[in-house]
Amino acid sequence: MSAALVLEIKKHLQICKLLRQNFRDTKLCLKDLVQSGNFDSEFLAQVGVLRSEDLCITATTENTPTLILLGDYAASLALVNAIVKRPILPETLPPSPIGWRLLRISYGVRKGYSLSVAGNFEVIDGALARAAGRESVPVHDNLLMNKESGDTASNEAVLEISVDDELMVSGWRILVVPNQRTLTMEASSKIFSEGTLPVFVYNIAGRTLSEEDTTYLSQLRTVPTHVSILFLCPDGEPLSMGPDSPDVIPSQSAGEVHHQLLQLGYLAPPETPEGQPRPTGCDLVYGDQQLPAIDSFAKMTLHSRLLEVGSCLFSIHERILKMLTTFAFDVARDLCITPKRLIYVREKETSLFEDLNGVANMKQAEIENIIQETVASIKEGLLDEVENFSPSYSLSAELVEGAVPGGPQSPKDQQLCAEEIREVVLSKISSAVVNRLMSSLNCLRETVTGTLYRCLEGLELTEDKSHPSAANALKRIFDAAYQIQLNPATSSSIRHVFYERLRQFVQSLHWSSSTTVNKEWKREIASEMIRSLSASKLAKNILGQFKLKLQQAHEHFLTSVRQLEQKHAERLEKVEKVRLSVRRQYAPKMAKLALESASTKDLILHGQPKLGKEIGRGQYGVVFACDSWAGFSPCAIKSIVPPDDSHWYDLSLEYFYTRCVPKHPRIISFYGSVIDYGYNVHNEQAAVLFVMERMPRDLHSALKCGIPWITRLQIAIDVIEGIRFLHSQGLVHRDIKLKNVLLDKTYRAKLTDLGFCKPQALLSGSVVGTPIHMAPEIFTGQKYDHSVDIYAFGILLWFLCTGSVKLPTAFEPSMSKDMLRSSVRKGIRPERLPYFDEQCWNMMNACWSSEPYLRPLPGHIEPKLREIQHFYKQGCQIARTIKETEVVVGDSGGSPYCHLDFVNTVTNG
Ligand SMILES: Nc1ncnc2c1ncn2[C@@H]1O[C@H](COP(=O)(O)OP(=O)(O)OP(=O)(O)O)[C@@H](O)[C@H]1O
Repeated sequence: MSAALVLEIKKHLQICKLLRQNFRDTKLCLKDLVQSGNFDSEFLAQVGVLRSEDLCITATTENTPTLILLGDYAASLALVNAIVKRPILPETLPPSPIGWRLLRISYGVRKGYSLSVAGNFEVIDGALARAAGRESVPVHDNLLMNKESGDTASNEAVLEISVDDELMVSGWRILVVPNQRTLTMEASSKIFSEGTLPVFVYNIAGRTLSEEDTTYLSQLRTVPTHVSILFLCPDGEPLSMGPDSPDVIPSQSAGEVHHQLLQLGYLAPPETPEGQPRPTGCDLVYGDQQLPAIDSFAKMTLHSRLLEVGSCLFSIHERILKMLTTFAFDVARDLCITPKRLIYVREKETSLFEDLNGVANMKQAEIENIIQETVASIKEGLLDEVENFSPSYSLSAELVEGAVPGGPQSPKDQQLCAEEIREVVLSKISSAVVNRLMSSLNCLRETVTGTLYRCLEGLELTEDKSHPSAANALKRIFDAAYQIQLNPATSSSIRHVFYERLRQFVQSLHWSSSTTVNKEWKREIASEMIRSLSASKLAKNILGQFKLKLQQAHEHFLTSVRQLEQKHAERLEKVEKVRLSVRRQYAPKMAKLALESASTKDLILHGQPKLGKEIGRGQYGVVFACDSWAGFSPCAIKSIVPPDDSHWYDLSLEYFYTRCVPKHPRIISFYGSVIDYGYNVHNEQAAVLFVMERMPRDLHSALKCGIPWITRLQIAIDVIEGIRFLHSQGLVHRDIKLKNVLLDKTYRAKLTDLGFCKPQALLSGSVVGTPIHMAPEIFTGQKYDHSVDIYAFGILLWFLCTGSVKLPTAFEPSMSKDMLRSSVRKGIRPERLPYFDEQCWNMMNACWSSEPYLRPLPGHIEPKLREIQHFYKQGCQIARTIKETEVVVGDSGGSPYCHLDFVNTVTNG
């Protein structure tokens, strides 16, 4: 085994340790999340580690990397000798009719042999004692099974060989697995999967695969572990001998092994048909270069397994963090929207209540009309109906004493009949009137209550489903007050009004014994009834009742809203606590684990970046040049040493979002990160190296050297474009300043240092940023939002307009941070300089407004700046033309200073 592979294995074991620890911490964090009881089962189901992920991670991190030598037993023994660079095993073997033993070679402080049965070391053969003194293991005593002896324990025992060679690293071992005649595939696959991270090498004796090989290999493909194998065929011959030996004519068996492996599905055809999976990871090596081939194959296999684990871990962290962020966003939205919804519900109901009261107060005449019109329109039809109406009981003169059939009915019968006619008239008129009233109020109901219902539904959605919903109760009251009371089917109030009127009428009638109840009589009674209905009295009565109901419903509504507010207040208090736990505990912890897993992944893929010369220094880290890393060149590396857990958490969370920000031309590209655990071994301090795109200069240093005005305007546009993009991603930069704007060769700007970048939902009100660019609300510890970036942009625009890095007069360099904060809070801002563009001045004033909501949105600023830039570009064009004309003509015909001033202003500022 080469020293390079030893190093590689040591590195593998170190990385495995990190990944193992990371996975344990991840599971602990998830356990905490579950035990907190704050998250529902749906959320927990989505953040949990999948079984496939668990298997993928543990199979690599918990198992020992093992070189498994399969195929020709003698060739495997020879390979072991070559690897440990000592003849510890015999290389020539007699033909074995019984079978060979499984060998396990690992590192030991002393060289030795032992036979073990089912994992227990147990010397079961006296020959071992003799063997220990020898250089190589005797064949007959130890390698050969002795089935005839019938001693199964002895036959199934594994020969353990420990080698005290520095090339055999501890934590790495070699297994020599005999063929199927000795060991069944089931037993073999158990060996491959139990505690091993296998690197398979298959020795092929001769020029082609034997029948035994083919059977073994086709069975091996069914083993569930994903098998990538290095095939060694020292005597085989490739089909093409290569350009070095053009004269050699290939033999008949040339390329045969390749063909056989292709057939078995181990090697990929040169062109795999579309859609078919390509067998990966297998390789075939001819000739005697077995050891270098094993070295690079082992390296590649271990590498890809580690990468798989790193990616798997990162995807777990990413998934959980995204879920936590979404959760925080939802909660933040809930906290913001619910009180507004409740206010809206109150306001809307009040306005509906007032509108309906207005209807009751002012629309008496209209309702009177409605009643009159309705009654007039149905009158004839109703009278016809009443004419043919048959009372429910039999109207017979015989029932009355002294009555004549077909003659007059008794007064009692007449009264009963009149009462039934009253019912008919009542139901027809009331339903017609109610229908008309309904349609006149419906319009109001639709416009006002539609939104109100939706809002109530929203409030109901956020309610605890296990309790009776207050929103539902509200809806019911609402229905009762404004809808159902006017419904003809249940319109008891209106029916009651009519009923009363008609009852009085029926009572006022005098019954005569000479009256006959016939069509004319019924019609007469009904039309008298209709005539007796006074529209104005009815309208007044209806409206009076309506107002009473309305008032009751309104009061009921207000009581319910108060209850709903109380419930929501309690719920939101709880929700806010959970949000705090997400922001302070779960999200930072998970972000740190994500930073570790992503950095480990980057380390496996691209190695440790090489720090070049220092190119800058900030409050939190040092920036170094780096020639190239991960195929990117040139790079800049920001090295940060977080002093404690809290800094680690902040850094990790913020860089997680940086990593997730999609590429954008106005944002510095982030290439990856690596954690340097060896940064300060004594203090156990690690440095986090963030690798990013390198730019020639920052805006601060460029302004010192002078930048033309048009270019400065372009920089302002670029910066606001970058801010606009970050805000569109739900992120707030929080540290917009000259040094965080980097310029490329053509002075196009990109935002860097997203170190403070956070999703708005996770903002805590922490005081971060650079004092002069910090909005007043940041100092006061209030909750702030994306508009702090606009404030900072306003200050940056001031510098861009001055064209220098000189501080505003109001903020002298000698000023303490506290003085500066107090001045900013008092509303003191940078001064206007005489040459400032009017529109730019207005814009910066709007940006640094003390009231966050008054600051313009980036989407408004960007087009405005483009307009200003267009204006100056045009001016510049004209000025240039004038200047050229002057040069040609020699006389401007006016004041030359005017032109010169303009040209200087527009071109240099
Ligand atoms: N990607 C980069 N390419 C070129 N130079 C860079 C890059 N990133 C940073 N620098 C330089 O390194 C300096 C320090 O950067 P850094 O981000 O550490 O600090 P800062 O932004 O100046 O201050 P702080 O981080 O304390 O707010 C910058 O001013 C800039 O000149």
